[in-house]
Amino acid sequence: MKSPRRAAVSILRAWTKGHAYAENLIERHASRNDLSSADRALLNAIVLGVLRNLRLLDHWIGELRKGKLDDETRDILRVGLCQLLILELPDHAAVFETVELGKSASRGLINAVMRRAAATKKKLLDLSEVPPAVACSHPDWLLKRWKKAYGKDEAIELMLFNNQPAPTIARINPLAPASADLPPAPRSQEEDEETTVPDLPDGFFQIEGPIPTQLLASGAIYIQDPATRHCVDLLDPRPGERILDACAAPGGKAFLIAAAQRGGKDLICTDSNEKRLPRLRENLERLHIKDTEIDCHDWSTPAPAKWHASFDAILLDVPCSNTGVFRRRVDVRWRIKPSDITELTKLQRQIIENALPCLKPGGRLVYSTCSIEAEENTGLIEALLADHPELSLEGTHQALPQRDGTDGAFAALLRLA
Ligand SMILES: C[S@@+](CC[C@H](N)C(=O)[O-])C[C@H]1O[C@@H](n2cnc3c(N)ncnc32)[C@H](O)[C@@H]1O
Repeated sequence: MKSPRRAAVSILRAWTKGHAYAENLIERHASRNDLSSADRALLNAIVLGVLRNLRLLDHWIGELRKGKLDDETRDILRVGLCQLLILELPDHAAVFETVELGKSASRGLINAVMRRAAATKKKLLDLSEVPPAVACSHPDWLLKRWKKAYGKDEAIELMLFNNQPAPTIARINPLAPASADLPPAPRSQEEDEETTVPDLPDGFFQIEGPIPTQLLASGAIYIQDPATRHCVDLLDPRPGERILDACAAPGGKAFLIAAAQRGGKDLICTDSNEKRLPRLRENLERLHIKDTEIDCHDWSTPAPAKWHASFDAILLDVPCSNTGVFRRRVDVRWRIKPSDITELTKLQRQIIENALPCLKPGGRLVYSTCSIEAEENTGLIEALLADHPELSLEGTHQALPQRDGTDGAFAALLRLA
């Protein structure tokens, strides 16, 4: 069995080589190494802590040691400094365990850097002279963009928010048989003041402590951030309406639509990624959503004729830059580039153009993203409206992490004449 610290280094090595998303790597390594729940929690805290604080950790490494480092030693030091300075684990454990991770040739160097870090902790943790994008570990281009959009103070608040561990929030499934364990006791006013999640809407609750696997497995609950509901609230699906959820996998919003329709028989879910369809199907079945049609379709291509003018309402929860969910998808900030946003807006527009013919006259379309970039949201909708006089904008909702304390999300409700 591998130690969680050693597994953390292996994950970072694989992540740097671009093999997979951090969350998937953590899951894979934790299962492969048969980690206990405490070790799994430590592994999670270290890997996510390193990825959230990557730039700051490298800044500290630069302060503590001049000169080049091989990639593995750098990853070991990132893991060590994360334990010492971010997770605030006891000095002796952080130093000793980190030295153990190195090959014999690099142990002397790791030991020296870790001891120096422990001895100068207070100075290292004083970030008053460190530029905000380094102190908050975000790429410069993103900070520049957010300063322009939200002002400097909010941009910094947003970066700080992105570095906080996200609470786990679940939605109770109204389609599941009543469970003796649900609903959880409503929170009192005083308790609400203590939670990190402001004003949870009806039907949502925060999971504190271990994940209630039984409730998840029986479909009594589904884990999702409250911001996911805004687009479905705008869509306002009614029982009996024929509804398309075009980019549906893994099914979080399909669940909300089916819950509003009191069943899934009038819902059609599609996704272009065939590999994501089994998980979508499993999720819907577990959530007691029956008879929903699931198809593979790429909406960057024209819709099949059978779907033309056939939906009362369409949800387009399009692929996006994910800039509203950085606290959950901790490595995305290091992967996306400004040009990705431009490319994504082209795809988003194509998806809308190909879905529009599928609306019945008078039908509704909700476009939604988990991005907080105007180009993918209001900018795209304005351009669309300029080219489509037959569409009218009936409402929008923008959730901003730094203002709303939830994931960032955008939704716009359009109606066809
Ligand atoms: C934001 S996720 C959807 C999340 C989902 N609505 C939910 O609530 O669980 C975007 C989805 O769009 C799919 N997708 C990407 N490009 C697409 C395209 N051209 N046509 C259809 N689906 C696409 C992706 O495979 C991904 O599953």
